[in-house]
Formats: sequence, C-alpha cells, structure tokens
Amino acid sequence: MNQFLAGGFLRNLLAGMVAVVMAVVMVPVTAQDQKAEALKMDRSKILSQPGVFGVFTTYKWLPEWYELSLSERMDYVSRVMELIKKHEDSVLVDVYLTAGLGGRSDFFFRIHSLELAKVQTFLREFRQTAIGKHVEVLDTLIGVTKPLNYITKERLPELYAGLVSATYTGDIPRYAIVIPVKKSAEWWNLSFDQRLVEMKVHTLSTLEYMGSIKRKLYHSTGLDDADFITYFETSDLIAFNNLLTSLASIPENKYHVRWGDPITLGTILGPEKIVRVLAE
Ligand code: HEM
Repeated sequence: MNQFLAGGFLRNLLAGMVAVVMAVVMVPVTAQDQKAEALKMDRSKILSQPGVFGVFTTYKWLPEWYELSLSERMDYVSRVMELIKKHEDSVLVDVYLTAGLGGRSDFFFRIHSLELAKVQTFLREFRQTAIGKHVEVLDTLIGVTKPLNYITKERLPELYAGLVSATYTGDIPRYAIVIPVKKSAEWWNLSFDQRLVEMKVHTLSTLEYMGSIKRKLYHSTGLDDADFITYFETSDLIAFNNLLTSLASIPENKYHVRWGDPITLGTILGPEKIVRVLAE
C-alpha cells in the first residue's frame, strides 16, 4: 500500500512539475517582453535604443527640509537610494543637482524605462518617502526615443557617416542641460523635404561640437506640452554656449515657439555622491 501511495505521490509530483514547467514555457512572450528582457536595464543599451521612455522631473525642497538635521537628511536620501535599487529592474534613475544654478529647482531626476507605467509606479512610491514629502514638483517632461528621422544612412550617407563616427573626446561630463523645444504649426506643415533641408543645416552647424558635447533627443509631441526634449552632457559650457548661439542663427530657429522655458542646468551626480550632496 505504501508502495502504491509512494508511486501515486511520485506520479502526482512529476505531473505537477511538468505542469509548472509547461506553464512557464507556454506563457505568451510578447515582442515587448522580449525587448525588455534583452535590454533589461543594461545602462548602455537603454540609453542608446529607440522606444525607451525618458521622464524628467524637477523638484524644489520645501522650507521644512532645511529644519531637519544632516543625519536625518542623509538617512532620508539613503532610503530613496534603496527605492531606486528596488526598481532597478524596470527603471533607470539618474540624479542631478540644480540648486544654486537656477532660482527655481534644487534637483531633478532623469528616468528611463521601456514602460511609462513603471516610471509612474516609481514616482508614486518616491512621493511616499520622507524626501518625496519634503519637495514640490516643479515640472515633468515625458518623451520617447526614436530612430533618426531625417539624417539617415540611405538619404544622406555622408552626413550620416559624419554623425555616427563623431566621438566624444572631452573630460567626463560634469554638467547636464535639458531644453524642451516646441515647433510651430508652420514647421509641421512644411513638406518633409523642406524640413529635411533645415535639419541638414542644423546637423552641419552642430557636428563640430560632438567632440565636447553629448546629446540625446526625446520626442514628446502629445506626451507633454513640448515637441522634443533635448538633453546634453558636457564639461565645456563655453562650447555649449557657442553651439546654442550658432543654432539661434539658422532658419530652423524661426519655427521655434519654445526653446527652453525653462532651460535646466545641473551637475551630474554619480551614485557615490548622491547621498552626501543631496543631503547637505
Ligand atoms: C552636438 C550638438 C548637436 C548635434 C550633433 C545635433 C544633431 C541633430 C541631428 C542629426 C538631428 C536630426 C535627427 C533626425 O534625423 O531625426 C537633430 C534633431 C534635433 N535637434 Fe539637434 N543636434 C545638436 C544640438 C542641438 C541643440 C543644442 C538643440 C536645441 C536646444 C537641438 C535640438 C534638436 C531638435 C529639437 C531636433 C529634432 C528636430 C525635428 O525633428 O524637428 N539640437 N539634431
């Protein structure tokens, strides 16, 4: 009888194991799931692929923050670091200090994820932390990365080659700058070829700066009030100022209805610096 029982038990156990394995194997895997798995928070991939959401949220400390002791503030920042770690499989969070460099904000997050809802979950949990309760949200910008639209290999092989072969040769960037851009209805009503002419001028005016400035473009039409979020990293703010001056004087600029407003300039905080610098 015991043999029967043991045999039946083993058979049931085996059947159960097969069912579990089948269930795991047969869970439908969507293209999005596959992409998520392949990119799974590999920093260099997530920062270079199309189809990745970028969310910029800018904060200002409430006056009560400054009434806390340094050790309390450090403890609170550490808890946010734990939250960032908790979500690291689905969101990539970078932190920047803007305090002192602009009247409005004290710091901002740049958050990347394949799913906007994951960013929302992170930010809602952030608002529940002690730090989240000691800040005012000033601004949120939402965009998504896309493949090149104008300067493609097929359409403009030489310009494309110049663009993809230019490498950043400056120091490790210390500063990040975020500039939202909105273009007029007149721009959007130009034919593609007319816009292409302007984007060629744009690219030719900017290529020389790629050695000292890193750039990233997010498309945000319909996701927030801008059309684009432009993000830059550099250690050479004089080159950056020259770049913006040269872009101010090309025809494309006539179509800008928003260029900044605000421009957010901050220092890039590596993970090892965040706790002390934010708490001080
Ligand atoms: C290193 C400097 C820069 C380089 C190399 C550069 C290069 C480019 C290229 C190649 C494109 C076309 C992308 C495509 O084919 O879809 C582009 C688009 C764009 N760039 Fe720049 N850019 C630079 C700096 C800037 C700056 C300083 C701004 C403004 C603050 C800016 C704003 C934009 C915008 C808004 C677009 C999208 C335009 C549209 O699709 O209508 N760029 N950039």
